[in-house]
Amino acid sequence: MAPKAVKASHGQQVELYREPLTTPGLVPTHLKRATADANPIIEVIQRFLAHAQPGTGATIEKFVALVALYKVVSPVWRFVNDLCLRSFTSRISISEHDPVAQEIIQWVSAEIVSKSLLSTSATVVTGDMSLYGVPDMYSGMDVELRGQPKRHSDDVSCIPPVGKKIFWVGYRPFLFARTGSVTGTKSPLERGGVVDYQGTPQNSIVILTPGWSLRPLMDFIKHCHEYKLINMDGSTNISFSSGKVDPYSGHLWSTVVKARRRLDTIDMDPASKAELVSDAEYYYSEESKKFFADCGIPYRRGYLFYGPPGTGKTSFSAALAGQLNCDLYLINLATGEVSDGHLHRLFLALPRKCIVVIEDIDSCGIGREQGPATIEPKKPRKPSAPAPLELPNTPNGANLLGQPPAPPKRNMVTLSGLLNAIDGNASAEGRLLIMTSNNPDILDEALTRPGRIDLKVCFGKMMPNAMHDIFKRLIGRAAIASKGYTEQQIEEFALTFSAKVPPNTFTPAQVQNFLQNCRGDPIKAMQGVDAWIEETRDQSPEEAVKESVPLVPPPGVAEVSTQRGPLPNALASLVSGLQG
Ligand SMILES: Nc1ncnc2c1ncn2[C@@H]1O[C@H](COP(=O)(O)OP(=O)(O)OP(=O)(O)O)[C@@H](O)[C@H]1O
Repeated sequence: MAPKAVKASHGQQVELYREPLTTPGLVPTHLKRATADANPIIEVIQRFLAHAQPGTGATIEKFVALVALYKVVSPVWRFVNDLCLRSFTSRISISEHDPVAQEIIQWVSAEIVSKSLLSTSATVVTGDMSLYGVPDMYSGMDVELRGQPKRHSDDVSCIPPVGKKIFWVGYRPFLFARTGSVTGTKSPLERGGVVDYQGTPQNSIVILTPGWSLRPLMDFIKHCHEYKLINMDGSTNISFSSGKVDPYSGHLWSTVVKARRRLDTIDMDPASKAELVSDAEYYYSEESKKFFADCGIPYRRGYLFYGPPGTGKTSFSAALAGQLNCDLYLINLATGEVSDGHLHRLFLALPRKCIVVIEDIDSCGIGREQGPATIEPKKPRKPSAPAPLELPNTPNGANLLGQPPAPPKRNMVTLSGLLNAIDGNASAEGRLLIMTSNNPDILDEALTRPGRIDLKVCFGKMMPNAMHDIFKRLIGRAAIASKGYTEQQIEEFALTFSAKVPPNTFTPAQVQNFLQNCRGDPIKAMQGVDAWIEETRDQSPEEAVKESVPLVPPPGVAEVSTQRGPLPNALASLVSGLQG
């Protein structure tokens, strides 16, 4: 039992307690020692076996030996496990913030995590669940997903936690792994290894299945996409970018999922609404795709929505995306933080079918001058009540905290950079581009020429028929449902309201604001409307579009107005333009 001196591989003399390692009669002791000297793992296993024999060693020693064995064997097991997975499975890694990943998370959340009786862990999310693909509430309305219990705004949801989940689809097993960008799982195979374009690791998901073909994985992704279309057809993915990389996802685009804005909640001339929708639907039809391909025309389409602020340009774009079942991408150039390069990358990252909206294109400093310009601070709108966080300026220009006024921002996008991003040779095809503007006359003609802008649409102030509709929507529904009014009564109120409010004077946002404050009470609306008209008419800013010379569309570009006058047949001119 005396300790024996042995020579370690690095030349030091160490003392080892060897006696319990041997099991007499099985293998010569000197052979075992030689093997143990060469491999410490084998030595630990030998020690464990020696301690584990009945009647040898104390219980505590057996326990310590067991822990040591686990410590040694687990990396070996992981290595073997990874080797097997790598050799016999196919896998796909996706950044967690990619729309495809969100669809998979939605499916795993709904079909595996929520339904599993054996799930012992899940990440519970509440509040803004939109980042996880669960639709956020839109305009305060609760969302009902087809085939699922109605969701309420205070519901919580279970999504798969960081870690692994094994499930079956039919007869095929799948392994789903969700990994954090920093912590990650220990297994390199289940670590997504996804990095953003700056090389920073991303949260990611990995899907594995046995076999050497990617086909089952692609079928599974398709299955999740179809599931989303069927079960979550009440939602629209809205991505936005202000020029900076999203700090949460490290992506160029930040995405939220919103309940779909229905077209019938946009009050505008029904004919121009139908015309726009039909134009967009035709653009995405197979017939139109074939036409573009046959004629060698780049498959792109552009609209310019112009009109005073608050007339529904952005809202209509969102409703159109919902109608076309595609995602909406919003770019705000007015932040002064989007560079030419960034804009180009944003366009390259777009999916094939989507609507891209460049908001307030006139205010981003790209005027008729060909190049970057200093952005003049936007003309402040006259709000009906002062915004609580805005600090008024003192006569010397400093605000009430004594801070000097912010210098005007230097716009980083040049006109050529913008043109290159939207229809340069490297620019992606398939998107529907919508530019919105409060003052279209200052836009460079190069930006609005046919081919870049195919349809110009004026979003005007409210006309009586739109006033009638918005009254029924914002007051009528609630009054009938909870205050016992009849359809007939509401119709009369709506007609009176639309007759009282002067036409072409107020924007839909202004009327919406007034009616919302009446909280579904038609009497309150009727009593307050005259005072509101007087008060708001005075406050109503002289809108840039009203002052400016009406935009004359260049030849070949159709123009429609959403609120007034007979409409030119924009669709006919579009189709004839395409055909010839
Ligand atoms: N035509 C409309 N029908 C229904 N709601 C409208 C309409 N126009 C505006 N609104 C409401 O007014 C608000 C502002 O609308 P939106 O942001 O779409 O206007 P906009 O024309 O894009 O303004 P801006 O030029 O400032 O971007 C939203 O709450 C929207 O619901």
